Amino acid sequence: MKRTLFRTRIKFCGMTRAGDVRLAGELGVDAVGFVFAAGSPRRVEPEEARAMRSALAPLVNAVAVFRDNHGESVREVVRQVRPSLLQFHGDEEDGFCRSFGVPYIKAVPMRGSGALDVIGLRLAYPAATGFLFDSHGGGAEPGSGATFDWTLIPPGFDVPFFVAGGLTPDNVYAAALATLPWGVDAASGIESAPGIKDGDRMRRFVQEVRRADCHEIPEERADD
Ligand SMILES: O=C(O)c1ccccc1N[C@@H]1O[C@H](COP(=O)(O)O)[C@@H](O)[C@H]1O
Repeated sequence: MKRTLFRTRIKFCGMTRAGDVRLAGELGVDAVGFVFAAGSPRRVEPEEARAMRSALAPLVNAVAVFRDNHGESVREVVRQVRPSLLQFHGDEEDGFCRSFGVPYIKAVPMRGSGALDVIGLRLAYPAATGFLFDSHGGGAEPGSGATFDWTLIPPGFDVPFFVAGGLTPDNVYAAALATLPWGVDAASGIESAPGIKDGDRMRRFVQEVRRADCHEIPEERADD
């Protein structure tokens, strides 16, 4: 993907307060995520997410995040929250992910699974509009703030992908330059406590991504 004048997309995930949603929009974030996965400290009810959605600035996307939720629970979220993108973090298959009539991205566990089978991934999820490489797997939970070895992402991956897992204002610059992703996603790294976003960390995170966007990429990597 050509990198000239590239703007790395930013998603802030695990919103629980309308004020955080509002600030994310003011900072120029592309999307906010609402987590509906059981067991997450950031889990919200569809009604809560619907209420927070009204704090979204124009052109900021709402992403609904699931992990092995029942179809009926996904349908209820789609009905109430009207997300523009679904994010599946569990063992969901393509047929399930695509059945809600909303574009989706599939989270890929990057821990404990060895080398990434790029072709297998594309074949398994032909309808995915993108992938999200995260540090869950091998016993690690999503949203726990752990990082993974960014060199496991193969150069030249030709579908939009997000990098997630333990991204903070202090490491997102390095992550963006190491992986040249379509977007970056953070939950715990921009919080003062689970589900409680920290305004200063959010602001610094965005600044660091924009600093990476200004970095000149060597020509041999720019066409990746
Ligand atoms: O954030 C959660 O609690 C969560 C729970 C279940 C599935 C996904 C979840 N969030 C996603 O986890 C990654 C990484 O989060 P972190 O930055 O390491 O805290 C991110 O993609 C969130 O969208």
